[in-house]
Amino acid sequence: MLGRGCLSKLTWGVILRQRMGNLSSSTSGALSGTSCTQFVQDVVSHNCVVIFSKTSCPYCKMAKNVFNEIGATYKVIELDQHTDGRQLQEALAQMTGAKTVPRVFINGQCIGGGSDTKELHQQGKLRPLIEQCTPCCSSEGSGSGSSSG
Ligand SMILES: N[C@@H](CCC(=O)N[C@@H](CS)C(=O)NCC(=O)O)C(=O)O
Ligand code: FES
Repeated sequence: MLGRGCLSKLTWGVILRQRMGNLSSSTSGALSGTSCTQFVQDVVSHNCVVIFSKTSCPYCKMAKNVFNEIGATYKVIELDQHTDGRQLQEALAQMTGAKTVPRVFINGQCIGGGSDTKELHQQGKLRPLIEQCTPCCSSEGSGSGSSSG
């Protein structure tokens, strides 16, 4: 599995697209294997709260609702709308130990899924985690900044 790295696939994707003149761009995206992991790490290290989600998933809505309730901004990656969604979900499975959605990250750490998010909130532990985000590196870090949705 590790052999087919993201970057090589990215390169081939670019080459193919150039050669084929971007016909009906294939469903495969630019990422796979290791660079999916890198993509995840990059996103979760630059955003205080990240939800890897699927648009129609109730558990994902539950997680989003919790953050909405406490007024925290969050970044959502909808895996079912992402060209590399399947590979990203694979990468998330390897990184977090669960292949389910949502996968919720705060401050670079996976806190689990939708039920875990809700539970942490009910225990009063969610907000403190968000408050630990370093404002320097996170545009949506401190929760009290922007009012945009
Ligand atoms: N307790 C978990 C349940 C999550 C769960 O079961 N998610 C299902 C869909 S609702 C899932 O991800 N199944 C695998 C998939 O969709 O690839 C949570 O709250 O996050
Ligand atoms: S209900 Fe299908 S992904 Fe959660």
